[in-house]
Amino acid sequence: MSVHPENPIIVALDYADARQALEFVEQLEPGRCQLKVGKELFTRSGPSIVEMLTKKGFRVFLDLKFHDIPNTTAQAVLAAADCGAWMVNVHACGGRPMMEESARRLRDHGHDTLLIAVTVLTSMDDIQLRQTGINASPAEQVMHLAALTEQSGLDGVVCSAQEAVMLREALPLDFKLVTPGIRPSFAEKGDQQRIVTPAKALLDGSDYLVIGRPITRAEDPMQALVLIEQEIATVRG
Ligand SMILES: O=C(O)c1cc(=O)[nH]c(=O)n1[C@@H]1O[C@H](COP(=O)(O)O)[C@@H](O)[C@H]1O
Repeated sequence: MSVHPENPIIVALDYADARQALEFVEQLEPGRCQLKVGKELFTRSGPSIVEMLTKKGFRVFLDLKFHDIPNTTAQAVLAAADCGAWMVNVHACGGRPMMEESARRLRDHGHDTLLIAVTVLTSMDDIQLRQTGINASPAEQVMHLAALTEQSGLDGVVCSAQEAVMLREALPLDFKLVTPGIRPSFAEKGDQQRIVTPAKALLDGSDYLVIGRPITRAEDPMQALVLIEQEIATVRG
């Protein structure tokens, strides 16, 4: 089922090892979604998992959320792009020089890999943010970091879809909004705080929906994906 020429779903392959991840991927076609390889799977299986998924025709978001001094981060971003990742990310709170240097390094090496920055993690609420010494609300902090990300020349941000309307109004249309914390009505909230349904996230301006446990931990993951595709089709036509 193809829901859109540019399918918005990114399935988070938060599996413990490559075997489990590949078992799941065997049931998919690249036209249905992008795949996200995160810290656990990457740390256990290494860059070969990105290469394997890319060879199968999937676009891979390598979600390692780099946050370090500019040179170290830029080299890590370059290494991620060299693995064949379609999208990679850094933490926006690493600062403007770190983001600018990472974007420049990709350009200088001829990569068209999308580089995006995490603003405020979707698992955080006002209280958790204050505990880290930031007195702004999550929405204010997301706005601030998204503007910094755009000024640094990156392609977009990771944020909650709760912030999508605000960011869409303030930032260029081609600035990508990648939104985790997606929870269809049938799924549990888990450790996520700033959650939104798939349909609302798209209506509010998200470009990509990152969805993990509502699919991967469902009793029938393929059925969960179909339900999400059907919900998306109602707003995308
Ligand atoms: O960068 C991310 O992908 C990310 C950023 C963020 O703020 N929140 C967030 O949940 N994520 C990732 O998105 C996925 C969400 O998974 P579920 O909560 O299981 O749907 C996980 O793999 C997280 O690592």
